[in-house]
Amino acid sequence: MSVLVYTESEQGKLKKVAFEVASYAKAVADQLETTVTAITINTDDTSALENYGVDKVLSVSNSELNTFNAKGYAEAIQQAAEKESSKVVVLSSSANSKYLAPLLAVFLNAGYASNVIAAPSNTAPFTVKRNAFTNKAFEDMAISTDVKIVGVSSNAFGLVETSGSATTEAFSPSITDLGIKVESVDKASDKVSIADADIVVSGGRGLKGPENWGMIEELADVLGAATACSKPVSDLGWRPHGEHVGQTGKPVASNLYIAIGISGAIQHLAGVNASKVKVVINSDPEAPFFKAADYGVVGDAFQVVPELIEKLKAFKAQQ
Ligand SMILES: Cc1cc2nc3c(=O)[nH]c(=O)nc-3n(C[C@H](O)[C@H](O)[C@H](O)COP(=O)(O)OP(=O)(O)OC[C@H]3O[C@@H](n4cnc5c(N)ncnc54)[C@H](O)[C@@H]3O)c2cc1C
Repeated sequence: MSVLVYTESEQGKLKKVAFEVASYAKAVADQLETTVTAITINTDDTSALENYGVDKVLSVSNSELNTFNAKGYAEAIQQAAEKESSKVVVLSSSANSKYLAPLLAVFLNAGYASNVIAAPSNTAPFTVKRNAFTNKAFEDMAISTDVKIVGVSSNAFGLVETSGSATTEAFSPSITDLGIKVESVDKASDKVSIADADIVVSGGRGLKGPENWGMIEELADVLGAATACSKPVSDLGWRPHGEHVGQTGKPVASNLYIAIGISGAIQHLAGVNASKVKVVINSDPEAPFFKAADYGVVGDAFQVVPELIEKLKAFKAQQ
């Protein structure tokens, strides 16, 4: 009856979000007075999970699952849920989950809530708060199926450390290949990925051209941030499509989102609104983004950003 949590990894290492979903699963398990079992796929690096409430790790090692494959991953998680008799399965609301979670819901005959931002307010009926309408509203959603799947938004619940110990068990689910494959095409470099980033520095058409992205990269470097851009910027080929954020691009739910030379069109805001703190740098005081911003700087990016980099470097040097 333990709560099952799927802890995502990349290139053999657990992602930060893995510890966040484990923390969430622990909160659910406490409410249901049960334990937490994590399933990991192709990573040996699982020891830290016990610090986030995991009691047992089911460790899958299978070369067919080296690249993300929605059906194969769903089968592995389904079999783990059945083995543990889990009534609640927790995963992150990541880009891969868009493919994985609906399949898993079919396999487990389960109800699925995505973009969940808080621990259940009630367990009977099982009720969670989630972002709705591309982050413009919150709703409480009750899941009435026997098995429930909860997709947790990144940076919404946070990391909750506990002291504990976990046992690890090798787990070998049988994976059938029906030819449905969704492969992750992210990661071309060692840069911080948008999905995992605490801080995202994003540039828009106000930066005039690709030759001016040096200062965006430098600011991101100083802050340990990921870089992102508006849709026209990637459409124009100034930046790779993988950096396009918004309604039709990647969703961003970082702790800090810095928008530079971006007007704040509704389609852009739809994808970045879930970020906790939004800072806007724009030369036009009437730019719509200022209405959604927590902090705003009205000014020329070519003046403001280099000054900001200088101040941050000086601040870091004092630490
Ligand atoms: C169906 C659909 C889906 C879409 N999906 C997305 C999406 O997912 N993501 C997305 O981003 N867009 C999306 N768009 C496009 C969106 O509507 C906007 O056109 C786009 O976000 C505008 O990009 P921008 O803010 O970079 O450019 P602009 O609208 O051209 O704004 C540039 C901003 O830079 C400022 N600026 C200019 N010079 C400076 C300077 N020197 N210093 C500081 N600021 C300066 C200007 O004041 C202006 O506010 C979508 C549109 C449609 C119709």
